[in-house]
Amino acid sequence: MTENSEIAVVIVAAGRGERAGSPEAGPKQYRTIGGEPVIRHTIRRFAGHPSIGRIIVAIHGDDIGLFEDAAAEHRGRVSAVIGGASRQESTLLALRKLSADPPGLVLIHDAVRPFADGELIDRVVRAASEGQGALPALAVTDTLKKDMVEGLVTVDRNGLHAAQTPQGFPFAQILAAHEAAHRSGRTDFTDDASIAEWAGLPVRLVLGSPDNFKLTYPRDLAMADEKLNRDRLAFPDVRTGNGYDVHAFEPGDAVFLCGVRIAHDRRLSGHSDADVGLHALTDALLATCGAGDIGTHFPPSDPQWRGAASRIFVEHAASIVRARGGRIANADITLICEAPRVGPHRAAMTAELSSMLGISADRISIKATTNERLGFIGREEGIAAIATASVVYPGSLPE
Ligand SMILES: Nc1ccn([C@@H]2O[C@H](COP(=O)(O)OP(=O)(O)OP(=O)(O)O)[C@@H](O)[C@H]2O)c(=O)n1
Ligand SMILES: C[C@](O)(CO)[C@H](O)COP(=O)(O)O
Repeated sequence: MTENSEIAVVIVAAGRGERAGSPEAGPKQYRTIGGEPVIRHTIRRFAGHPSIGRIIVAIHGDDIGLFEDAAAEHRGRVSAVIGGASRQESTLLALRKLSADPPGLVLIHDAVRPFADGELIDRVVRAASEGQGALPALAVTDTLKKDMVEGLVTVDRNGLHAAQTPQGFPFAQILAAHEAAHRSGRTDFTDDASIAEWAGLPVRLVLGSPDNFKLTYPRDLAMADEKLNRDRLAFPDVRTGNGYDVHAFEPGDAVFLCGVRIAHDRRLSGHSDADVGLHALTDALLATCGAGDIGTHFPPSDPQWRGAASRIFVEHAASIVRARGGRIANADITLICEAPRVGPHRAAMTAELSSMLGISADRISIKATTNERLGFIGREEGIAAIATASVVYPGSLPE
């Protein structure tokens, strides 16, 4: 591995997808499969992989809005660069952008291959880490015929492979190879391994995956859609998390509950705004993907969270869930207090949560109960909250 151990990813997405037909439906990388844009599935495969750092996507200048919408859940992690007239040029422009802060390795991937799995990515990373190019490929299984003027000629398929992506390379070497190809006016390379070969860089084959097919023709898009819907409908991976939190009262004039400021004769004590409902919900969301708890991400010892609006914590937990491909199905919070009364603020709280989580109001429930004057809550020494969140993750439930 080179000095910088970051593994960055370039996703090329600036093509027009002419072979996919139906131009009125827009470029194929933004069409919907399994209910979401192709490129969102592709980005998730890398954003959810523990070894991957920055992700840069080469997009077409006409697609900025489509891209921002498709990549919204990874804002901050994924950036875009305007691509060029060919796949080769789009890749070079993205590599140049990365070169301002060069990673050690780069994986270069087609936006229209949404099924690259973690093991495939690992194989490519392992081979590229040894200082060479890594090309995932599958041995050709059909008999090959070349249509010549003089008739058909059978081509020996022995040793022939169909190339896939992601292709992995030491960053400095593939950038230099691309720049050299550009300088010599070569614009005909259809993948990066062929540029590496042309530049004399060694490239090693690693096993590709039959699932990692490229969406080229309308039939490929239909097959990808069917595959995702089949997996989703068979055994959806629905997970539930719970969270509990308590904050004590101290002198003050208002409390924050579920994102709403409520005038009161005291306030809740805490490092942040002490919004007990949002803290319980943050833990519930993190619990659905084993991502620790609120203290893991926002240590109370860190001064930057003093007085912070707890909305930040919920939005962060929701972004972790989404980065792992999760879709929040519902959130349910119970506030346990003798006062203030929650009922008059329920609609405002629901609206706040709907905006924080990006889900509709009918997927949010906010309930309140007193503690029948029993215990610390009954003595009005503090407020407790219990939250439950359900999240549907991609794929099906493991057997
Ligand atoms: N100027 C280009 C052309 C292609 N690509 C990307 O390269 C990948 C593989 O190319 P391909 O399947 O050939 O896509 P298109 O060029 O869009 O398709 P077509 O050749 O059918 O027009 C795609 O993710 C595509 O968006 C790119 O970034 N910039
Ligand atoms: C890079 C690639 O996916 C390897 O199979 C492929 O060459 C790109 O698609 P294109 O149809 O050749 O542009």
